[in-house]
Amino acid sequence: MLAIEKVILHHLVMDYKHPFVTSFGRVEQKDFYIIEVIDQDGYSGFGETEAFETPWYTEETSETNRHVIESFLVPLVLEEEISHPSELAQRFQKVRRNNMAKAAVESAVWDLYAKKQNKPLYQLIGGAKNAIDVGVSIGLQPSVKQLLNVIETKLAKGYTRVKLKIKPGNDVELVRAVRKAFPEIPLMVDANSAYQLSDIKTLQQLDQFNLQMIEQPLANDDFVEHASLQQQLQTPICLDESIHTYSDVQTAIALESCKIINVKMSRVGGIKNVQDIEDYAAKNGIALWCGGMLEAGVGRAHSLAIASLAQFTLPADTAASENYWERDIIQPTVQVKNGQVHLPEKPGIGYEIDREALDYFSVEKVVIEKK
Ligand SMILES: O=C(O)CCC(=O)C1=CC=C[C@@H](O)[C@@H]1C(=O)O
Ligand SMILES: [Mg+2]
Repeated sequence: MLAIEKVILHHLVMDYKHPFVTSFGRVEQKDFYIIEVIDQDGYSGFGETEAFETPWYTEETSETNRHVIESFLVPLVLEEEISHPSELAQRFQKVRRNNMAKAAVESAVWDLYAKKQNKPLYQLIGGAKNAIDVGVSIGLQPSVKQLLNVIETKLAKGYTRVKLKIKPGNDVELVRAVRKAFPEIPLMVDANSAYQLSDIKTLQQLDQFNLQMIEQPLANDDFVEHASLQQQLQTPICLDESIHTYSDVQTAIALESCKIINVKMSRVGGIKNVQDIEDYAAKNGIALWCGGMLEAGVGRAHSLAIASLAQFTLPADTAASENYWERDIIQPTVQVKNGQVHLPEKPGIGYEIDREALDYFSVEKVVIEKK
C-alpha cells in the first residue's frame, strides 16, 4: 500500500536552447511543474506537467495544470491509500478532462511505486524493449537553407527519422527541397491542424515524397473529415491533437480517420490510459509511436518508458536532452547513440533528479501535506 503523505509542486522556468516554431507560433521557454510525491517510507516519485503556457496545443496551460493539481488531484491522492498506481485513472474521473494535470500526478505515483518494487518503470508497465529508436522533430526555420543545415546536423547525430513542421505556404516546395537534398531519409511532416479539407489538392501533392505519415493535418475534432482525407491520400495520416481518450482511439479506428496514432502520455491522462490504448491498438492493428512535448528530463523519462511498449513500432520524438537544453534536470541526461536511447535499468524512471538543477530553475515551491 502506498500512503502518500506529501506532494511538492516544484515550479520551474527553463529556457530552450533554440525557439521551437510551429504553425501556431513560437515556444521559447518552459514554465512548468515537477510533481514530487512522497510516501510514508520517505520514497519520492516524480512527474512533469507538459502543458504549454498558452492553450494552443490543448486547452490546458501550465497555470490550469497547477490549479487542477493543487485544488483537486492532490486532495484525491492524499485522501486514501493506493494499492496500485493504475487505480488513479479511475479516482481522477471525478475531475473532467485536464489530462495533462492528471498525467503529471499519476506518472509520479508510478515512478514511486516502481522504485518501491525495485523495478525499472518500463518493465513494470510491460515494456517489450530496452532500446528506443529516436527521430527528431524540427520546427519551422527562417529559410530552406537553414532547414537543410539543421537536418544535416541532426542526421550527423544519428537520428533515425526527421519530422518537419509544415503550414500553408510552407509545405510542398519545402518538402520537395528536403527530399531533393536527402532522397533516402525516413521523413514525415506535422501540420498541427493548419489545414482544412478544402486544402486537399495541396495535401495530395505530398503523396509524391514517400513520407512515413502526415501528422494532424486537420482540426482536432475533425474525425469525419480526417477519414475523408485519408481515403483520398496514399500517405498514412497520423492523429496527434485529436486523441485524448480511449474512446477517441475507438472513434478514429472505427471511422478509419488515420492509420497511425501519436501517443503522448500527458495528452491521454497518464500511463494506465496509455496501456489501455496500446492494448486496443494492438487488437486493431494500428501502429503507435511516442510523441514529444519538448519536455524536460522527467517527462522525457516517462515518454521513453511508454515508448518501450510493443505496439510502439515507429521512432519516437524523444530526442536527447542536448537537443533542447543547456542543462537538464536529470542525471544522467538523455543520450542518443546510433539513433537509439538505451533505457536505464535503475528502479523507477531510471534517471536521478538533479537536485541542484531543480533548485537552479526553481521559482517557487508549493508543499502540500496530508492533514
Ligand atoms: O521534440 C519533441 O519533444 C517533439 C516536438 C513536437 O513536434 C511537438 C511538441 C509539442 C507540440 C507540437 O508542436 C509538437 C507535436 O505536435 O508533436
Ligand atoms: Mg504533432
